[in-house]
Amino acid sequence: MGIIEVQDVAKSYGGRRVVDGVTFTVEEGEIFGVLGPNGAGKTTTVECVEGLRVPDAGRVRVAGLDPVADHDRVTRLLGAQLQESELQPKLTVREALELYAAFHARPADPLALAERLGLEEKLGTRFAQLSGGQKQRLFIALALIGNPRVVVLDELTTGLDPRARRDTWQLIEEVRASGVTVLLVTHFMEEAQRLCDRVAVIDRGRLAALDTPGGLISRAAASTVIAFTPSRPLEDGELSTLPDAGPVRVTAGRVELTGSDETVNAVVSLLARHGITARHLRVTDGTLDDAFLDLTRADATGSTGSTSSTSDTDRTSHTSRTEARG
Ligand SMILES: Nc1ncnc2c1ncn2[C@@H]1O[C@H](COP(=O)(O)OP(=O)(O)OP(=O)(O)O)[C@@H](O)[C@H]1O
Repeated sequence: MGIIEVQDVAKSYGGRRVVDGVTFTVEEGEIFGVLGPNGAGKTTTVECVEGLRVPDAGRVRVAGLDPVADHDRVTRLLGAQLQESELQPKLTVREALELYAAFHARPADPLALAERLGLEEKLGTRFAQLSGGQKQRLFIALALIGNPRVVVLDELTTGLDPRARRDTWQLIEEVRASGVTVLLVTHFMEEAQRLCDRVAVIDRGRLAALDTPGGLISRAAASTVIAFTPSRPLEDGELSTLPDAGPVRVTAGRVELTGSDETVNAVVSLLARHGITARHLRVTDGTLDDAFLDLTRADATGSTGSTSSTSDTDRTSHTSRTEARG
């Protein structure tokens, strides 16, 4: 039995189904990611786990308990990240920690927690005066103050600069190392790739995939990108017939195609047979971005929402990938 079980959960708003039969199990001690485009149903699903929303159908259990019927017991073992608007701007870090500690029967020591999260010098600082990264540290501290077995973090690093984001990732790893299971909703592929043991990709209310980040990447259509500048042009169509080769794109003499390890070997043999040398040959692994876009693009009408849910870097990757596939 997993610590979190979500089985065939469905939820509609005003007759529109936004979560449609989602099933996954989170094992104790995992960092489990929930990934998907804007409006995919991630927060709704996670709020069903927290007992903040009641599913129309399906079953949710946290450590064997129903988050709605056993709300108080679930609240004791599940720590949720607050939204910024839920904290008074004038509250100091110490006051916030002590206030939230008072809600729990067996809270962590607020000062020890502040120290662990690098907030010991900010104890007297008001919430409104904290930087974005410090606020996120405080939210993690408040989610941990009740000594939970599971912590739910929803878009924790959105709006943080790269350094603050990396610091927060380290904290999340430390939280997991202390034995807490982490359910992490994120838009950042890099974050999921770096932190998560497994990832559920939710798209238009349905579970599009559930795997390790590496598993998602390797089963995405294009797990390898091959780029090179041939010493002379190749015949039209020669590359696209190679094993596993995706569409071939040629820009200013530079060739780019997607494929597998087998494609790389076939390209090298083909070039050798023709006595063509490849300048600036680059073979790069696909990323979780590529896998995500593959998984959430299929049969989409119009926008998949994926570009709007990703960072500028992600967007660039999406554009080049789309062009590369013609
Ligand atoms: N209380 C509500 N009433 C009506 N519609 C809602 C409500 N909450 C969410 N929705 C709609 O349900 C859909 C799923 O929303 P949800 O917040 O679960 O998605 P999400 O995947 O977390 O999105 P994002 O990444 O943008 O936060 C969206 O179309 C949203 O507009």
